[in-house]
Amino acid sequence: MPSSPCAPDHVRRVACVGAGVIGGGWVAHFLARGYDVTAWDPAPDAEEKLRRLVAAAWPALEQIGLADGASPDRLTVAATVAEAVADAQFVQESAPEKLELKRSLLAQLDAAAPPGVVIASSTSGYPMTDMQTEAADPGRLVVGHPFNPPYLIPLVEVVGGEQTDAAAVEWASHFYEAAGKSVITMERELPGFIANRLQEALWREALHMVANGEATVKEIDDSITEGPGLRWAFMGPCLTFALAGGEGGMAHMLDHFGPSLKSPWTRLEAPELDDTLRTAMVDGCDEAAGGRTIAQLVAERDQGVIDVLRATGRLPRQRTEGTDGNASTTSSMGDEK
Ligand SMILES: NC(=O)C1=CN([C@@H]2O[C@H](COP(=O)(O)OP(=O)(O)OC[C@H]3O[C@@H](n4cnc5c(N)ncnc54)[C@H](O)[C@@H]3O)[C@@H](O)[C@H]2O)C=CC1
Ligand SMILES: C[N+](C)(C)CC(=O)CC(=O)[O-]
Repeated sequence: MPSSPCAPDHVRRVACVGAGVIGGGWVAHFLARGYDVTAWDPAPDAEEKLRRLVAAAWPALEQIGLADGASPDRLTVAATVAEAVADAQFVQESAPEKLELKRSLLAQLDAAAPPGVVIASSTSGYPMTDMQTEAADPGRLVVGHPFNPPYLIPLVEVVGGEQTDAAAVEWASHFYEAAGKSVITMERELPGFIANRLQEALWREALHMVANGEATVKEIDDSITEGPGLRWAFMGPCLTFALAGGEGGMAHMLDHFGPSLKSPWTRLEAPELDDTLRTAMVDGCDEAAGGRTIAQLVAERDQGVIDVLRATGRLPRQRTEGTDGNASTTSSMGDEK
């Protein structure tokens, strides 16, 4: 791979290829950070959907603070994939999770993007080694795995494949940091990376419980939002469990609860995703939504994430004007400071 033509913190032009839930979320993030963004997506209604997604995300982005000059007007939708990446200084691919499609698209992007420009895939789980097989310059291809919505959830997991240059992984990590993300750079490939490997274990168990009629969708969701989810926003599962050992910390926790690891609590193998389970999950989620539309749920989720980021000190607290004209600082969860 020729070295990147641009330092990570000098990037101004980003291309986003694939503009659905995640590609659109990346577009909103990069626009809010003041980049010029060119997007491409083959769907006939892609531009309309993309501009709608950006418009829906913008109030949340204004709330957390826009970069100087940031504007949805700095989005261009290209007519072809080659046009989208022709003068890009970084490319984020967010096409459907199909291995053959990723392989040929990444090869296409590699052929069309300027030499040395780093190309990242949003894949949720494919190792880059399996996706870079058809590219002429696989050295510049990395995974940059985001979390939904990429414009609010800070984490990006960055990892290369067997043919990726270490310099491309390092460049991508620095670029995402400059673009306001929180980066975990992985030394080695792992299917599902770190966070999805953890999420999938929980998800498999949820599906087993619904399939066997052991818990409802609502009970599963409440068990996390009213329970461990509250701790996980600011303390990970390992440190949280260290506190389960009291003054003895993790050592006591392991001595105390270690034997139960061998109890048959978990099933690990995924259940068959048959029609009955699919229907139970879809109906259960409709019931949990209680009549709220997807757009309403997205707005609710965005506000919830902003509130959590504020409450845990990862966003500045809001300035509010009191009736006496004095400004006070509050978290968006309302605790006056
Ligand atoms: N949905 C999620 O929560 C997350 C998804 N991802 C990853 O992001 C990627 C995209 O997933 P979503 O946005 O959820 O899917 P999506 O279905 O919402 O969007 C995919 C978009 O790709 C477009 N597309 C179809 N063929 C294409 C091609 N040949 N080239 C470029 N674009 C093409 C489609 O028209 C569509 O707009 C996947 O790799 C997925 O694993 C990563 C993190 C979270
Ligand atoms: C559902 N998903 C596996 C595609 C989710 C992710 O990859 C990350 C996220 O947003 O939780």
